[in-house]
Amino acid sequence: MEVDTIFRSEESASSPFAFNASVAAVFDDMLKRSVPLYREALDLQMKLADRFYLPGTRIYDLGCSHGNFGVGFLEAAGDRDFSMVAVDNSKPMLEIYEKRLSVRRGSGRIQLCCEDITTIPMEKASVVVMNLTLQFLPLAMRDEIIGRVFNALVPGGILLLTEKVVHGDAFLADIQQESYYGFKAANGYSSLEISRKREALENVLVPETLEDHHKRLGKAGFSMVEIYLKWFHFTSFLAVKEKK
Ligand SMILES: C[S@@+](CC[C@H](N)C(=O)[O-])C[C@H]1O[C@@H](n2cnc3c(N)ncnc32)[C@H](O)[C@@H]1O
Ligand SMILES: O=C(O)C(=O)C[C@]1(C(=O)O)C=C[C@@H](O)C=C1
Repeated sequence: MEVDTIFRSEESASSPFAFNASVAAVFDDMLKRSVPLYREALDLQMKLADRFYLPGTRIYDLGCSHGNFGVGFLEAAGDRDFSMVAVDNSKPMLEIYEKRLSVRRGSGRIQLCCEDITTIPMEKASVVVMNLTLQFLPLAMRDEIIGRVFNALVPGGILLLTEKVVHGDAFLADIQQESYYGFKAANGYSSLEISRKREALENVLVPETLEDHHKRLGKAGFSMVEIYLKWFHFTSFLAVKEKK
């Protein structure tokens, strides 16, 4: 696994964070060291996706990066039939994803799509995964996409949404941030690397509160919402489209 040294260089802070080739190359190390419970969240997403998937429908992985969810799901599925559409607008990420699929049996069950998730058509979905993706969309586009996800889901279908959230109370937001930066420091990032990344993510990753997410999910039509994992900022929601 290539080590993430991106924010060791001075020039890294001067441009906004992007999912370019340098980030794609170190992505696994970056996520392991920057996202608490990343593995645990993925494992639960795979189990829930398997539990709710309905034959004849699709799984959409929106903002799939280089395929940790899809590759894991494929390996766990064995010979079982399923259909997944994995979407990302980062070419370098999808190139790695394609390579990972090319050495695996039955990978035709996953279709890669280099598109913007705000414009792709979606239909007949029983599972939609958005793992740390919605937070990168402009705020003004978030209601619309969650509404489209709801409409694309069959009754009984689910959205698995993981986001970096921020507490609405300034004191508790500080505690969240302190704990998070402690996590990064314990994983070997220097305070300079941490502050450069914070700058690069400004206005790129815009976190919202738990209340904002609950409100949006409710407005879209999801009446059943559970938080199945949480580590300060990092929050995983299961939203179910009720059967009529
Ligand atoms: C933090 S990563 C997601 C991690 C991934 N879901 C996982 O579980 O490993 C965010 C991804 O969203 C993608 N992304 C951001 N905005 C997008 C958009 N508008 N359309 C498509 N992909 C987008 C980025 O290219 C990036 O790969
Ligand atoms: O907020 C931060 O500092 C992060 O590093 C978070 C985060 C994310 O939540 O997606 C940002 C970018 C990278 O994809 C990995 C982690």
